Parts: sequence; C-alpha cells; structure tokens
Amino acid sequence: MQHDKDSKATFYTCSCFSTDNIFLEEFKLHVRFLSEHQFRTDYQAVLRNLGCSTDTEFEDILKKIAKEVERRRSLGVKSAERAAAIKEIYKPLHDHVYHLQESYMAPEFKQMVDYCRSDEASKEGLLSLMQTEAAARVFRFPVFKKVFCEELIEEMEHFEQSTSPKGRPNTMNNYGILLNELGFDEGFIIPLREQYLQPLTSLLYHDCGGRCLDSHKAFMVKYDMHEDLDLSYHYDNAEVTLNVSLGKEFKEGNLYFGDMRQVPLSETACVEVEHRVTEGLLHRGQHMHGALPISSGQRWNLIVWMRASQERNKLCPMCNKRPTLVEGEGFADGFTSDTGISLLQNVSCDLH
Ligand SMILES: O=C(O)CCC(=O)C(=O)O
Ligand SMILES: [Fe+2]
Repeated sequence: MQHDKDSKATFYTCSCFSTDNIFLEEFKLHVRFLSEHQFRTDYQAVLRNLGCSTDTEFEDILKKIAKEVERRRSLGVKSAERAAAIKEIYKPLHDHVYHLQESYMAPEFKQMVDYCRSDEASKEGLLSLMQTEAAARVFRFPVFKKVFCEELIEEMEHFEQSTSPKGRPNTMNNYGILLNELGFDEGFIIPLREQYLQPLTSLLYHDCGGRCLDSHKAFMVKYDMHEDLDLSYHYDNAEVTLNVSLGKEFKEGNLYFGDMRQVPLSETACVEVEHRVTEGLLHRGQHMHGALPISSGQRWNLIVWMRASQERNKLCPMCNKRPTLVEGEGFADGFTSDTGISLLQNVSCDLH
C-alpha cells in the first residue's frame, strides 16, 4: 500500500535502532549492544586486536555506547523540539530554495522524468537517455542547475552560522544537516521523491521497492579539510538513495561502491565512481559504498534515503530480521504496521 501525505500513515522504527549498528569511529567498527556481558563476549577480543588494549580504553567505549544509545532513544522527541525552535527563530537567507521548482532542474533530468511518465516508457529507453551506469545499477545524471546548487549551499551555510539548534544525520556524519528539521520535506523533498524520482526508480529498481517509495530521510553531508574528510564503507538504511553533488570546489573525494550488503567483503571488488557538481548518483541503498577523502576544498552533497515500507516491513535492513515496530516521529525509519507486525513500546535495553 502506498501512503500519500494526506492519508497520514504512521511510520515506525525497528527496535534494533537502540541496540544495533552502533558505530565506533576510532575503530571503524559497527557493533551491537544488548548487555555488557554480551558486548564483552562478542567484541572484547576483536577490539583488543584493533588496538584497544587497556581496561580504561574499554570502559571509555562502554561510556560512548551508553551515550549513543541515550541519544538514539531521545532522538525523535529532540528532533521535533529542534524543528519547532527552528521554525520559531530561524530566518532563511533564500526562501525560494524550500519550494521545488522545475527551473532548478537540469534539462537532462526533466527530459528523463518526462520520458518515464510517458506511456511508452521502458527501462531500456531510460538507460539510453542516461549518461552512465557508473557501477552496477549505479546511475549518474545531472539533477540541478549550478546556480541552484550554489543557493542551496548558501542557505545551509547561513543556517550553520545561525544560533538555531542543529541535528546531525547519523553518527558517521559529524557536520551534516537534517533537512526535515529545517522544513524541507513538504515543499521540496516529498514532491522531488513522488513526482520526479519515483518515475525513474519504478523502472530502475522495481525489484527493491522503487515502485512504492513512501517515505525518506533527507540530509546534507559536508566534508572540509578541518572537519570530516571521508565517509567509511557502509550501506544506507534505505531502499534507494539519491546523492547529489552540490559543490563547492574540492579535489578528490570520489565515491566507491562494492557489492550488496549480503556479499562478503572477501568476494567484493570496489569500483571508484567520480561525482561531479550538479550530478546525482542513484543507487540501491543496500549497495555498500563509501566516500574517499577530499584533498582540498569543501564538499557538500544532498542525500535522500528513500524508503519503501512494503519492502522493509518484510525485513529490517539494519538487523536483518522482521522488524519489531516502535513508534517514532514523522517518517521515523519508514516501517508501517499494515502487515500486522507486533508492536513493541517502551523498549528497554540493559546498558549496565
Ligand atoms: O559523501 C557522500 O557522497 C556519501 C554520503 C553517503 O553515502 C551517506 O550519507 O549515506
Ligand atoms: Fe550512504
């Protein structure tokens, strides 16, 4: 079932959100934390091999995990509070960038979308209009005009410099910006997803939810010589991802793609994919990827993780199990309860 914004479907997260995929930055390791006992059994030896040699260092890791779990538990409420504060105090620099217009789009993108909306549209026809299949089922094409990319970055910089509270997209991006908190969903990201991206994804990714995308998480990522330089190898909590390079000037910082998350690393060969300003890369969310370090300048990208509840309700990509639903704010993590999945409220997790 597809939910449009008028039907106000309720979206959920999976209970694994407070236990799984906790990223330990200094060890580049994603861990699961159910209890201290389980964590010691599963990771003490692994962490020792990675250089965590003293009890104090191990205790520090436990403290970081406790902090991250607490952050995740209060995330929905804190995010809603920030959105309300931003609405109240933030004065945008460019009001118009919050409202999607066709004049912002590259002509090639509009042409592809028009083709996909037509009765004779086929995947082969669409592929012949696209510039490149940059890696397996990774497609690259112009999305926005340069001037729009510049204005969007200016808006983000203006927001960064404001006193408004800022929510970061995830533990891997320390300098990104969550776009729903700034009010981009209704006027920009929802129409972009529903009217422009879904016609493309329906043809390109019909086997992984591309026909029934019904929610998203959209954010900006930013890399700078004095901040984050790169992004570790990962997959997205999404069925299909759009990643648009907005600028500014930078050197290197290409993306690399491996295989789908189910394929062992030992059997994976990575392909480097160039990403040019104004262009988007469309890929399956669970196609493993990362961003190489920039060597100069500043790199900003718009990331839209698009979700299809019909797909994810069957299997949560983060824990690989049938999801156990926990109520969340807004689009939460894109699960819905239409398949009668059990609801778990007030999930508790043994931290000490
Ligand atoms: O920096 C990039 O281009 C990749 C960002 C990304 O993969 C993500 O945020 O999920
Ligand atoms: Fe990603």
